Amino acid sequence: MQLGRSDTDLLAILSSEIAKAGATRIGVAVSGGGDSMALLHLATALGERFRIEAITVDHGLREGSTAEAEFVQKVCSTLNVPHATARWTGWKGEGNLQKRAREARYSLISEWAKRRKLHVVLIGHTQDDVAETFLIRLAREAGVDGLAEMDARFERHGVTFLRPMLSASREDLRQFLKRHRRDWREDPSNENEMFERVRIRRAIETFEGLGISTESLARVSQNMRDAREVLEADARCLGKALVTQVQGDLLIEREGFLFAAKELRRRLLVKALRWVSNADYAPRRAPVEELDHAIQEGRNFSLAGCMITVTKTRIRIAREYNAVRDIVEHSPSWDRWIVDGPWEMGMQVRPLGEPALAGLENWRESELPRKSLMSSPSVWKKDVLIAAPLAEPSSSWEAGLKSPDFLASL
Ligand SMILES: Nc1ncnc2c1ncn2[C@@H]1O[C@H](COP(=O)(O)OP(=O)(O)OP(=O)(O)O)[C@@H](O)[C@H]1O
Repeated sequence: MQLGRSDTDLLAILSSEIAKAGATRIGVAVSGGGDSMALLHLATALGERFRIEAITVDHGLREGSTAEAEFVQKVCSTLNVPHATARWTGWKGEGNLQKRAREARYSLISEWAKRRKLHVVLIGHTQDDVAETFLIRLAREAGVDGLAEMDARFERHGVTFLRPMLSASREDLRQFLKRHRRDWREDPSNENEMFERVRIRRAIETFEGLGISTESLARVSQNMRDAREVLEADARCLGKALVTQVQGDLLIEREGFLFAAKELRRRLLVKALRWVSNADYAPRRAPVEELDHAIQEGRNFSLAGCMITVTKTRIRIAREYNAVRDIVEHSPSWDRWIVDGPWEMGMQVRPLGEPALAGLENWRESELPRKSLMSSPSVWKKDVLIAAPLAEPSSSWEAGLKSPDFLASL
């Protein structure tokens, strides 16, 4: 492939993003659409120092998806790029189809990347995707974080994904393919106005007269990313200054908390709630704001599987008994804990609960209050309590947190 001037620009963008990641074994996620096909061809032009492999996920959800995967495979074989097709068969007809398909796609791509020992996986999002996502988030009344999507680099399932083409437009990539007479497959859903993204794409074209363009929306999104960086750094500092960890509970010094700015308080609460409940996702904004209100007024609150107890001087965030009462595991890993001791077949880990706690002699010597101990792990054999490591330390059983240090996790 003979590269021209604007090709060199595109290649320079790609090279610089890959250099930042220091990667040489590179995976490309290729749907067969214009963006990812252009990315594939550009990646193969990077030079011999780089080993390129490609994957296509066949979701099997619409007619033609298998033909698209075969198309990508054929192109890859002419480029001498090893290609894999991963099939998704997990759709059970429940929940949000697009969300499930995306999650499955990342999971299949990550498994492949680990198996093939790839350093990074490239995906083909462009400036247009940034602008569309910005408007979609605007319609959802997002805050700084929502408007700051998309990151040029992120980790998923232990794999690094790069979006190297965020500063190029969809049209730049289509033109690149046309110049080199390279083919791609147009996804028919890109024209289907049932999808919000398609309606937003059409709307952006009508904004030009107002001075709002793909480029300007993408720039505002970058401003939001810069703002997010500062807010995150400040929230980390606030956490380090105000939070003490006692086993699995977090104590926040209340006076300092009340003096902090509203957005920093919200960020600190989200971090604390996610750590205590071991959650992948942040709770929604409105209930966190209600919690903030409760803290100002000195009221206790319950949110996201956590119990928040407020006194004059401090805020305790602990796991809520009701959120774990039905969790029974037949292995040492329970909720956010791992128990360690002479494990035998037939043993179970459950929350300690009220009656068992009342039967213990020395629980008052623990540094944790009764309610926190109720939701702590305990080991049982049939109905016999073997160990309650947090409520009654023993020499043979311990309980360690899966994410042991809150301050280090900030
Ligand atoms: N089925 C798939 N198999 C492999 N990679 C995919 C698949 N679907 C999406 N991707 C990757 O994720 C990127 C973004 O996907 P998204 O669905 O947002 O856009 P798209 O319309 O599929 O992009 P494209 O124009 O490349 O088709 C794609 O550019 C591609 O790198």
